[in-house]
Amino acid sequence: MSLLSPKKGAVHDAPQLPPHAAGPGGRGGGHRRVAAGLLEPRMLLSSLPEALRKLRPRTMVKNPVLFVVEVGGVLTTLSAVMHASVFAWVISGWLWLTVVFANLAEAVAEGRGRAQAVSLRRARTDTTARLLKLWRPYQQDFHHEVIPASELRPLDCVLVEAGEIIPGDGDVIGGVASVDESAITGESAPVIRAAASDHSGVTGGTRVLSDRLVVRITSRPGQTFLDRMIALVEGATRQKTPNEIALSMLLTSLTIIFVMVVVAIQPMASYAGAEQSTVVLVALLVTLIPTTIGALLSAIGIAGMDRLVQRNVLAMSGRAVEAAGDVSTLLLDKTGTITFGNRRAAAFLPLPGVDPLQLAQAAQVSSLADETPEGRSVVRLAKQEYGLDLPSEGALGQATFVPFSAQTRMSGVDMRWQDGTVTRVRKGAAASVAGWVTQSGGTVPDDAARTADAIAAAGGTPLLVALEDAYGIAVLGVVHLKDVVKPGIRERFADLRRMGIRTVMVTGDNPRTAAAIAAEAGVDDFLAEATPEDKLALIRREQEGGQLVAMTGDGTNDAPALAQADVGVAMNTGTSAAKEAGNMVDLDSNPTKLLEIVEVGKQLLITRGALTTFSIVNDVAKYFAIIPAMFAGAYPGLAALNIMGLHSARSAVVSAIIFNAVIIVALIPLALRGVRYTPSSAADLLRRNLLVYGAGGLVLPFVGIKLIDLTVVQFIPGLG
Ligand SMILES: Nc1ncnc2c1ncn2[C@@H]1O[C@H](COP(=O)(O)OP(=O)(O)OP(=O)(O)O)[C@@H](O)[C@H]1O
Ligand SMILES: [K+]
Ligand SMILES: [Mg+2]
Repeated sequence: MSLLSPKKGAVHDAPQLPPHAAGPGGRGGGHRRVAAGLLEPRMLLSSLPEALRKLRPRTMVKNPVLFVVEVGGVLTTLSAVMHASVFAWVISGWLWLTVVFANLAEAVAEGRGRAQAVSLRRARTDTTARLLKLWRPYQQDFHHEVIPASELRPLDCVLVEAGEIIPGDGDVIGGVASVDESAITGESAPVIRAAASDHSGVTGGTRVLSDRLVVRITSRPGQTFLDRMIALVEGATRQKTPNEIALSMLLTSLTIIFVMVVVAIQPMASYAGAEQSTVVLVALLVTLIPTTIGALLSAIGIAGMDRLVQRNVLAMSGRAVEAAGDVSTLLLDKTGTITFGNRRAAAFLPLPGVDPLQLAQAAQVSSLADETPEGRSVVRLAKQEYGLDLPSEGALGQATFVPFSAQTRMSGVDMRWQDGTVTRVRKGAAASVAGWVTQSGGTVPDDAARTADAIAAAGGTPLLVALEDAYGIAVLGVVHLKDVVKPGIRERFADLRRMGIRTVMVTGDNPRTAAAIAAEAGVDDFLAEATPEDKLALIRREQEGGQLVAMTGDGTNDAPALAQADVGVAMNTGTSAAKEAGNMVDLDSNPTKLLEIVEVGKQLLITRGALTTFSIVNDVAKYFAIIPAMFAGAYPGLAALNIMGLHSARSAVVSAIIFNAVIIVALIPLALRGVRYTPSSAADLLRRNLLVYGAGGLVLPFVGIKLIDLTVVQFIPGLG
């Protein structure tokens, strides 16, 4: 198969890959602004008022498991007031603490986001905007009116000069400038923003450092990126995810069942002559219901979102973070993600009989208006190799530039001369230029195909250069574009494979180059000569097969695919259309970040699973403490169940309730940090977690309750 055969958009199986060198290396963590997962006692203390505020029944009802504990707290307090016993007071005190600890977990998780919001608010200073009355490209006279930034509406055009703050989100439609985005990204290196590129998106609150920009505003007042980001980290817009809802429904059902069990116990107990006090029944209920996971569930979700913020990724919903944990297919761009992306022209290779200078010149003029890295590198190479300067005004006749597009895969120029004749030059993907030549009745020499194939087989990108004028149409030669596979990427794909995730490289490049790079990088599959529509179709196909798909993108033509993907990560440098379409934004605009996002999502799901297991298993030991305590009087045989040898019946109940409360606080750091996580298959993870959190959760309370019984309880009078 030749490169020149216009085969489009088919998924090719990656060639047989040699077994990769396994190893955990190569998973570089992202930079972090704050050390994640640290829980200082100070934070517990400062979150206490919020935890107490959350005791309002209206708030508590949203967490049925803990609401039941609160109702229990009220009942035991009433009982303590009426019957005045130390036992009742101690139990009611610890029940209230249980609820406060649970609220504390959530408050601490929310508090960490709030600190971030404070620093973001600083970026949202009230600024003014220079609203342009009427703006045309290339107009140098900027008539404007100064208005408060808060009055800007979508489609308004504003002028921003060096040193000024960009007054709203938008797309650059005029000028090129360096912008300081540190207020939002925490990254001090300035970035370049330019009109009509995939780096045209600017964010309100960032500062123009050099030159001037004309920005077309896209955001409504109060709904800017910064506003949304603040709401997000503050948790104001947080909604329960479908998984969380399912889990809380399960926890609620369990709670209802146990309430019924405990209500049913009393008649049976009194029949056996072992009638139980309200306090003991409430204590039994609280140990039976899954309080630990009920207390930590929302903190786990908030912390997952937070871990992404630490990595400079903003998830627009908790659902997106969860989806990231369930992703089974990753679509990765070749250029910029798998390779370095500053693909450069490395050589001009003229066909036999073509003057090398003529090829260089043709390549140069066809790239004059081409602002892509590829286009600029062609102009640079022409200067380097042949000393070609930019042509003077008029040397190109009346020139019309044809910009590069992912659809045509070509760029070039049409030059109309005084005598009415036209010279057209095109450079682009081999198949596209070949098509352009044959359409006009020309032929593509075998030499061109051979040269292009050789470049592609080595992982390079061949660009054919062709020229049409009054004398006919001909291919002049090939430009060799070089790009390099990022080191360490192979190991990361191996990690992903271990987790059961399939990686698919998507590229606009030809199948041969794609195959060479795919083999070198170790992806599972690739899609070559892909247009944005092909990408969208691939996502749909994967989803129909039951896969959850994640991708990154920045261009406007990526927007439909970003919207379709289950996890669509838009680059912050990208166009606002892309940012609107995706459900996450990477402030660092690093396409490789997708790999970390998937890891964070996985860790969130694993943490929730591990702590749910722990919580449910954990309650078993408490039955062993409480059931014998309740019935040993009536059925002496039950004393055999008192395997912990607890001090007394009352001490057993109190110890179980204290342990039940304390374990919540003890697990807050784990809920916030996430459980330790190494890339491995789902089955391996399950085995490991069952061992650690299942077996551990079973044994720990026996030890803990015994210790509490031995120490604290003995010193409380009235429990002996
Ligand atoms: N500036 C350009 N001028 C002419 N042709 C180009 C230019 N840039 C790329 N091409 C050709 O068009 C093809 C498609 O480019 P496109 O940018 O759509 O995808 P890509 O950059 O190769 O891959 P990816 O999707 O990973 O970014 C390239 O493989 C190359 O042959
Ligand atoms: K419990
Ligand atoms: Mg590209």
